[in-house]
Amino acid sequence: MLYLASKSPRRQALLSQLGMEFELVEGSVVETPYADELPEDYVTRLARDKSAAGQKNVAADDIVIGSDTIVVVDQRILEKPKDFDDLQTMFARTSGRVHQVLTAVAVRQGQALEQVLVSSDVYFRSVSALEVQSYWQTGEPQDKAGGYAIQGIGGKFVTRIDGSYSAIVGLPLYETEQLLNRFIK
Ligand SMILES: Cc1cn([C@H]2C[C@H](O)[C@@H](COP(=O)(O)OP(=O)(O)OP(=O)(O)O)O2)c(=O)[nH]c1=O
Repeated sequence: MLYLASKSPRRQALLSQLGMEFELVEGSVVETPYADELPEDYVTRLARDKSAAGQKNVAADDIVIGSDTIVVVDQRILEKPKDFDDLQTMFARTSGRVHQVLTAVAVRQGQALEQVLVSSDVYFRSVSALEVQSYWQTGEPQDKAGGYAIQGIGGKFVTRIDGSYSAIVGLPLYETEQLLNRFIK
């Protein structure tokens, strides 16, 4: 059986797009970077940890997917905004500039582990303080890395992407199918 260790409705919808049957499993982890941990190391560690946490709740031969998404700008990791001030600080960094969205996927079955990291460049137009305020009030930024959703209202800030749209939303479809093909024969 295939399991997705995620509470994200976006990841569930994306995995459904691959046409595979799966179930959800609890796989929560503490999301805090170590001191001096590189963003790419952090995001892949969290994906690995989520799949490992999920593995504890399934049978030994089940396949478990874990995934994590972060936004990186100026070497800083932007996760979900804690409050409105935090969102303002994030947009001060991303408005009118390019940032990276990193999504890691880890797949485990027993002792086997395969993982992939996808990096995409996302370009933002300038976003005014007033727009950040009304965007916060929509409720959309609260549970999104970097405080925006490209697939939602936040899409209007995006002038261009270089990379994987599905990875930005939370699960890279092409890379995830490739990973799963190594397990599902
Ligand atoms: C940049 C961006 C992020 N996001 C989402 C993807 C992720 O769900 C979320 C980042 O949080 P994550 O910590 O990666 O995941 P999560 O807490 O939502 O879910 P899980 O249970 O799997 O840990 O931000 C968008 O939906 N759209 C976007 O444009």
